[in-house]
Amino acid sequence: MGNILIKNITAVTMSDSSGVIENAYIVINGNLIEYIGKEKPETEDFDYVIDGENKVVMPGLVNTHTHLAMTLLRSYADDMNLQDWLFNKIFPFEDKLMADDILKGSEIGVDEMLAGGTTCFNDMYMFQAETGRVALKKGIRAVLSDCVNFDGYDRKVKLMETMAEEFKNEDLISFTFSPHAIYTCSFDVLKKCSDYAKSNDMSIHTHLAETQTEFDDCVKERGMTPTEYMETTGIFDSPTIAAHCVCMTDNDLEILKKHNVSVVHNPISNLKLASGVAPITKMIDMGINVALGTDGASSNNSLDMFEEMKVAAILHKGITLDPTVMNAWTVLKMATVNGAKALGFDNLGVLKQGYLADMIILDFNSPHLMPNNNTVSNLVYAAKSSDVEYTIVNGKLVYNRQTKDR
Ligand SMILES: CSC[C@H]1O[C@@H](n2cnc3c(O)ncnc32)[C@H](O)[C@@H]1O
Ligand SMILES: [Zn+2]
Repeated sequence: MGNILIKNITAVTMSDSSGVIENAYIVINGNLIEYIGKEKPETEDFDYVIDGENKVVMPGLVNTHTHLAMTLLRSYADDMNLQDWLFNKIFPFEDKLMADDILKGSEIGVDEMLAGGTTCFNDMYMFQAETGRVALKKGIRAVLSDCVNFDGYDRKVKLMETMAEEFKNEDLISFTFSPHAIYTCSFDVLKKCSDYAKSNDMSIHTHLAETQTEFDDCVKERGMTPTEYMETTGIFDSPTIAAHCVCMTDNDLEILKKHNVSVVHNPISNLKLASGVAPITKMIDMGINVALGTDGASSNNSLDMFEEMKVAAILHKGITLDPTVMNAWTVLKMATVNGAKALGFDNLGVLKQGYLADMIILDFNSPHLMPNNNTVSNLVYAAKSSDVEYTIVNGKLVYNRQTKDR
């Protein structure tokens, strides 16, 4: 598909300057947005034309922390806390997974994400080349990392290097380096990961301060909080994406801010595992970049970013007893442009001329979206992932609800 015209649509651009444009036209040429605005193009000679009446277009959702192939473990272990869930159910199951399993789990995950409006995901799992191949086949943008835990450092470095070679010419695939967490990696391994990321100019993707147990154990063993300890490893000297950050002191938040760490909020996983609620409103007030993720489909139990947005928006109002926090625009930014920024993209997450053409079109002609008094509000509080009608990634139509093409 060379070029696409979207006409007469409500465009939620996520740009602070243009916000929402009614009756907008968007021209996609190749993998980029060539035009967005109110001017009607002179020609309709496009490979594909989408009539935007009763529809809304917005940037594709960025799921900034997931373990994609954990779709295989959906409904396998519920109603448990993180340590019990991870060490007694998940790790033993994962020890038996083979490359072909990851391929199947990734196919399920990518299908679920594209149908639900996610156009980019940041993954941390195993046999990631399989996930990369699925991502390419189905046309979704993927940031991959073959996660390091226990004593797997040397093997994971080799896998990452082989994978980097395989995908070196692919626009859709990029990488981070992933030490799993402070309780599965020794200080030496964390230090090696930090050195590797620095010398290879890579970002780090890790879990941090997810539970009170992790926090208390760390303070007891090392006299430091997980965030203070992570800082001593040098990890934060590389651009870092830290998932969870539930148990944070004020000093921990200062450390994240000082090192420009991006935090990924995973409210549903944190609630389901009874881990707690991350101090996201404090982080936002401090200017920390906060993105949104689902975590894996075993702790969530879905990869639905619309559900995640709504929970994020209402959870913090309930916790702080302040209805003004986490308004719809803030949450939508977390799910789009903040995720793009965390992943190092400076041309993604906003509908803007010259930016990558990753966007989704929702059908607003449904009772649960009527009346549409406020489009941004409806997207966060009322829309469902099943309202996604088209998903476009890198200028290609990769999901069409009518035909279920993907
Ligand atoms: C070795 S690949 C990544 C590793 O992370 C595990 N995982 C999934 N969800 C969580 C979570 O919420 N906290 C910590 N670790 C998690 C996954 O099962 C893989 O083993
Ligand atoms: Zn996780």
